[in-house]
Amino acid sequence: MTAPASRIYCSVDTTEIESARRIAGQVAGAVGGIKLGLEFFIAQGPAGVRAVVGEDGPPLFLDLKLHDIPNTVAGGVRAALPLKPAFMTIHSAGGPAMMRAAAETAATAGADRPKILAVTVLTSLDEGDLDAVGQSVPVAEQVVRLAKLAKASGVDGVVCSPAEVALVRAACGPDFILMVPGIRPAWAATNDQKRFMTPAEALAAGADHLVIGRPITADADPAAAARRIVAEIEASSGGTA
Ligand SMILES: O=C(O)c1cc(=O)[nH]c(=O)n1[C@@H]1O[C@H](COP(=O)(O)O)[C@@H](O)[C@H]1O
Repeated sequence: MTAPASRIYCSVDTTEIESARRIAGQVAGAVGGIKLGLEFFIAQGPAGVRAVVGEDGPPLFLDLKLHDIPNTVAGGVRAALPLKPAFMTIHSAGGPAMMRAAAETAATAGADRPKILAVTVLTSLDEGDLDAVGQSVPVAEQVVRLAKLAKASGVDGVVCSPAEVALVRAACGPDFILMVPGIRPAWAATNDQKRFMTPAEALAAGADHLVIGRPITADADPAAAARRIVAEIEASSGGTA
């Protein structure tokens, strides 16, 4: 698998096991891992996750965006450990104690532990949305603030939009994992994403991983769409991404 392909997590946002298995099979080898989130997990639970990624399946990003009191989030992380996800999400807005509880609980899994990523500001939000919820600060400022708090709280990285990657990288250093959704090839519809860039732009800005869903999964041929995205990344970076 090429370097760019291994950086991509394909978000498989469906409620159906067969649909998820089909997409996971189609993109196997063309992406580095699979993201399963709220829609799938609420419908199918841990058994559904096992049915899609199994014991020897692709790396799993279990995206539940846990946001509760520390004890409850610790319990949520603990309950997910048997699935051996490579990554899990929590919401940085849950505060430092919650983030630390998630990181410390993940650490109990030892070598198989999931890396905990804190969601900063959802890529579906812009300045006006933040203002509407009483956070009247520039988006980038809020993202960097939350990323620094997440790092200080012991989590492994953050989820942020491509627009903030360079700022977060500068603030949090080279080893802090940046998992970046809001990825749209020039030919893809933007849907509900408000802060987005192309895959190549996101990687050039310093993203470690790209989260890509509908540009791949809504295509008639998801594998071909994934390969097209990888080809575009390689073409723009001379294949070194
Ligand atoms: O945590 C996430 O993965 C996430 C955070 C965020 O700010 N924005 C965001 O889109 N995501 C997820 O990334 C995926 C993006 O899907 P597409 O818009 O179809 O590429 C979805 O599964 C979202 O849940």
